[in-house]
Amino acid sequence: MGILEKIAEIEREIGRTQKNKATEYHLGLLKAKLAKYRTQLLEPQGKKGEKGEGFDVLKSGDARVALIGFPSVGKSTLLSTLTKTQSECASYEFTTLTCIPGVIDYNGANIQLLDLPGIIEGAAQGKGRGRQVIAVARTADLVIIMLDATKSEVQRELLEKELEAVGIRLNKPKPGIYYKQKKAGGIHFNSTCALTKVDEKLVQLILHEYKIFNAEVIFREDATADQLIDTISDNRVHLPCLYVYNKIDQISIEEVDRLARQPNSVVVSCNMKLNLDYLLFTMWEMLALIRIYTKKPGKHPDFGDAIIMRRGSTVEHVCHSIHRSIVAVFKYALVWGRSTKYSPQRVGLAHVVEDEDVIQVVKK
Ligand SMILES: Nc1nc2c(ncn2[C@@H]2O[C@H](COP(=O)(O)OP(=O)(O)OP(=O)(O)O)[C@@H](O)[C@H]2O)c(=O)[nH]1
Ligand SMILES: [K+]
Ligand SMILES: [Mg+2]
Repeated sequence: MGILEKIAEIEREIGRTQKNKATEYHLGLLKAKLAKYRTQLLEPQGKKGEKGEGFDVLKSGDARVALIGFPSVGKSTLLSTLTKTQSECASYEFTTLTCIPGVIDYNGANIQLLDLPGIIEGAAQGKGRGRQVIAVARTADLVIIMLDATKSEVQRELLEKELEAVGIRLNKPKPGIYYKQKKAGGIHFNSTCALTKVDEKLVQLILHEYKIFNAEVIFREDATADQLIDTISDNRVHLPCLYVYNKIDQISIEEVDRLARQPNSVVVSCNMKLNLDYLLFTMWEMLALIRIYTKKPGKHPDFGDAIIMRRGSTVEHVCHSIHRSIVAVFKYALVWGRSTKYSPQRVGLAHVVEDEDVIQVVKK
């Protein structure tokens, strides 16, 4: 039996047991056992336990958002407020021990929101359930760093450092470096702009350090050595990150105003349901999702059922998500909306669609 099952069993037994003088001892023992198992779960695990019990949640819906934060900042309260799923919320730390998925229904999209255990300093080294939490964060399309508005700003830096340490880059574009490993031919280095932070020698040294002796490298921006290392390391992920300051019901209006003005930040109160609409709107924007409506000839567009796509998607992408056989019989499409000059406009497969476009596919 896994630790999680043991915990669940003890919790059930505690629930079943009447509280009175006669059961005092029994209950005390159960609680001690519970605490022991919870501590075990939070202890660093060896290579074997890396995956982590209770973290293997299937990806589903149109996008995935992971909630990262210190214990008791209100992650579970947010999940329980925005989705139909109830995740246990309490004033003690490490209430949540596994990954709890919920679904946000917004603009016709299903956004998977993942509630996770709180992480602490040293998470990257495996403190608490840090490793497992971070592994889940890597699979997300958007990371929400949730912060307690009543606590110091240091929390934010600590969390950023933990994620940075395991190769997660937040709100940073991928470096403009082309890199391709080759079988032979040595190192070919080139740049399309003046370089002030590295030179060919340093690039060679770094590549050799990584035991790379044959490769093509082109700097398209005045990048740093760190950015080169990011490019050649395969464990780097670049993710958008939204900072959510919770519990604003506890701080002054001046402080709320200051926090709200920071980049990529939203202030909320989960308990008082303040500003949650704006949080959803910002989430949607940062996920870069768009809605496309389809239309049959001579019929009204089907506004009840949007196709959810990423910003930058083309008519070809839209066709694929309608049905994979469509592209083969595609003649042209008629598009109404923001992406076209005229409404409707005849477009080809490469046309880039925009939010709320209506599309009618004309077949051969
Ligand atoms: N004042 C205030 N308290 C809040 C708010 N949101 C959550 N809380 C309280 O903060 C405490 C922790 O909430 P949780 O949702 O359990 O926090 P968590 O981040 O999931 O905690 P762990 O699972 O232990 O990491 C609870 O006592 C909540 O009632 C809020 O907007 N304002
Ligand atoms: K808690
Ligand atoms: Mg929780």
